[in-house]
Amino acid sequence: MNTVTAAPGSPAPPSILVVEDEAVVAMDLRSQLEDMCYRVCAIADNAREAISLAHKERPGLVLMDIVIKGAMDGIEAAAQIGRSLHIPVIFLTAYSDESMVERAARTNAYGYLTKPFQAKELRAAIEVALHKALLERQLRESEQWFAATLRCVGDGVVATRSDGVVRFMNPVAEALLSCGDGQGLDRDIGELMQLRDRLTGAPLESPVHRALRGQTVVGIDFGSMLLACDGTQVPIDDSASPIRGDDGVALGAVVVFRDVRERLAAEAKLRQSEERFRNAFHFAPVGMALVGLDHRFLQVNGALSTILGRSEAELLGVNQDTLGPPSELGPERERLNQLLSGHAEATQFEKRYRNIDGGYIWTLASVSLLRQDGEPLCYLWQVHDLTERKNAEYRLARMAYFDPLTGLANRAWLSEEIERKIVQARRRHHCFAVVFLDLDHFKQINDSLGHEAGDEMLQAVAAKLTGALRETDAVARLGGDEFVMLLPEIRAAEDVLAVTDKVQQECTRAVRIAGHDISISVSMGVSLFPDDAQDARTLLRYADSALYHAKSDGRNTLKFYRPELTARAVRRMQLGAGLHTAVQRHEFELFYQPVVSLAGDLVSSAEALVRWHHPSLGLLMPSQFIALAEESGMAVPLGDWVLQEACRQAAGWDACGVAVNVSPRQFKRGNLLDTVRRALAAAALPPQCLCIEITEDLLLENSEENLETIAALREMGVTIAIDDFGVGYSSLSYIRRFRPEKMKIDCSLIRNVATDSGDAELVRAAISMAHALKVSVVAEGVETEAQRLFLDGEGCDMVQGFLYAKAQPASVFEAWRADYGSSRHPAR
Ligand SMILES: Nc1nc2c(ncn2[C@@H]2O[C@H](COP(=O)(O)OP(=O)(O)OP(=O)(O)O)[C@@H](O)[C@H]2O)c(=O)[nH]1
Repeated sequence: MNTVTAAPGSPAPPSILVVEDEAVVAMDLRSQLEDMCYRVCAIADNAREAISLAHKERPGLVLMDIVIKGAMDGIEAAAQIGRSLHIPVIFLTAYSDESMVERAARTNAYGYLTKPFQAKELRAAIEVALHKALLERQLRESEQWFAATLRCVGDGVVATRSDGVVRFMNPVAEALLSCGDGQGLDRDIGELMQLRDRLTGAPLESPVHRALRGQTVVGIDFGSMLLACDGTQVPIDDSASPIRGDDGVALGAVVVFRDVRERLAAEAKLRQSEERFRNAFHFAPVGMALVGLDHRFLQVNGALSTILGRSEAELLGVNQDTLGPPSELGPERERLNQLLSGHAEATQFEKRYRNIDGGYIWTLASVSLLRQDGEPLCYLWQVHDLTERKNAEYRLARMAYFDPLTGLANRAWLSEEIERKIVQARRRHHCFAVVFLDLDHFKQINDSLGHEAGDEMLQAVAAKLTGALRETDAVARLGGDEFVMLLPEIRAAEDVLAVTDKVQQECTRAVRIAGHDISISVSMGVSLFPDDAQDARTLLRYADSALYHAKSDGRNTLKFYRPELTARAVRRMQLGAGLHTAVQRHEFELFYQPVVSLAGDLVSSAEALVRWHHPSLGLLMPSQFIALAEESGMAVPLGDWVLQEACRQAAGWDACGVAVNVSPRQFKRGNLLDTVRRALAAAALPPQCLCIEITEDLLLENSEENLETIAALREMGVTIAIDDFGVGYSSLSYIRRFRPEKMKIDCSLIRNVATDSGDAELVRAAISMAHALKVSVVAEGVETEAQRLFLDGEGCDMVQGFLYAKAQPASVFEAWRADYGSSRHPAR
């Protein structure tokens, strides 16, 4: 039992008001109380004073004599003090008749001591009273907490007794039931809180009654409607639960309910908004999709299916990254990442999808991110079809930049394209050519066959030009019969001719127009970037001016802006034109340069070198026409002729072999083995007498076919020499790999061999390595005795050069050889 007496260090001892009209008794009581460590705060001898002192002193306890001075007795005074101040009162009286005890009990007295009493009886009564008062105070406080809480909660709370009669309602319940000021108290809950089914209006039994009957928690049926006292109807939701006493017997029930109007409205709003979204999504004229964070379609609408030309089933689950060009995904990802990182609310960009036919669907995509609880959920895509607009734009651009008659680009495009080409060429340090082309006497076609025939001719020429050009070239029609071609990556003026020759040939091929086979020649003027001019206007002007010269020079020709280039071109054209018939006309001749074996000082073989006796240009060296022969497809027939001629002439040389240079092109295009076989057979030359000289380039190609051909030649007995060692890669690894019979050291290495220790070292090393591989060495370009001595000293096998003889016609060579053989002296 808790003690309320003063303890060391505890707060002040309980104070007691003593009400006693006999002063001696009062004094005695005070001294007894103080002995017990209580504090007597005051003594009163009548009821009025007692009530007043109780209000003033707020004692912890009142010891009240019943019969005291004045009109009011102690019982009445105690009733007032207890009612208003909740101070416990113990009656001390000499009277104990029943009516008085009964009256005192009704005041909720905390004790009743009959005088005389023992000090310990007094003390026990005081302690019990103080403790009971403490418990009651705690209970009152807890009730206040409870009541305050119930007043504050947002739900309606009604408590009933076990018979369903209402004994408590909080303010929310009063408001919901429209029944304030305690009007609902003491009424049956079923009558006070009438419930109806929200849809049918049928009355529902009070959940309190159900909870009391079933002694269990009962939820209010979803959809209950509360009929308030003023007739208003409120949808409510919640539950009732029984309250049981310590003995398990139901004391009553509590029903907690809340107005769900707002919630129902919010739910309805959400439903409507979902419905609206569904309708907006499915029936929107714009393509819409919910796309997962992994870019797969989660939901698509009909419009999107139509735009993409794929059914909903074909799209669902598909990663939309797979539907567009991968090169465009980077920028798209960046934009989506901005949404994910929260840097943007929505983003818009153009996106291309590939359609079923492989073409493109252009769209404008607006994408936003949907989140759930702040976390990214999926993307909402809105897709507008831009294909029509893009096509229209493209058509407009075509109209702006294209010539409707021929479908070629027009002048506007050309000027911009030249500017673009200038930028590119500058960056890459390249040259390009502007070729102005004009049809010759085009007016005659118009005049004789009509304008429409002229148009057809222009279209035919446009097609021919397009066909003759490479993909990187460009062509435009400026108007009338004028065209311009742009030829990028031109290394030399001659490169232009490769294209213009083709164009000229194409244009002169007849086309059938208006029932006639018509051919037309063209004149062309060429300017070059950057040598002639460095801006589009000047380049065009110069090309035009060159064209003017071509026209005034009789048409069907080409002029460069710079006359010296034209001269070069003319010469090349002359050569080109003659090359095709030169073999038939016997204009080629083989010259032979002897190869002398140092060991025996014998002429072991001769290298065949081709010369061209050009009818107007005189004797031409290979460097002047071999490249042209390669370009014009003459390399193979010329090479074949050289082989046959060399074999034919060497057949009479008696043990002296002949070396023939064979170009990579002959390996690739010609049937080299057959040609060699036929040439040997026709000349009855032993294969051992023929040496085929190849360059490193051929080996660098590393082609199986080349290797097979080389192997077959060796099998036939033909000797293989690697030419020009010391030029290009000069990789000994090739020598090691292909093991030719001979290796020819280029004259550029031999030139300073007697004077430059570096070159001498190189040649020495090359010779010793070749010998280690059992490859014999021929030194080319030997001009001095010192070179010969050095080479001889290093064990070089053979030498070739002016020290012995230049390349000379077969008959001269034969005479020289006979002379050399007999004299055994080198020519000077
Ligand atoms: N059919 C047709 N003719 C055109 C068109 N535009 C221009 N022409 C004609 O093309 C001709 C161009 O003539 P020119 O280039 O000056 O003269 P040419 O007869 O070709 O003589 P040369 O160029 O000096 O060899 C003119 O008769 C124009 O009327 C067109 O779009 N269609």
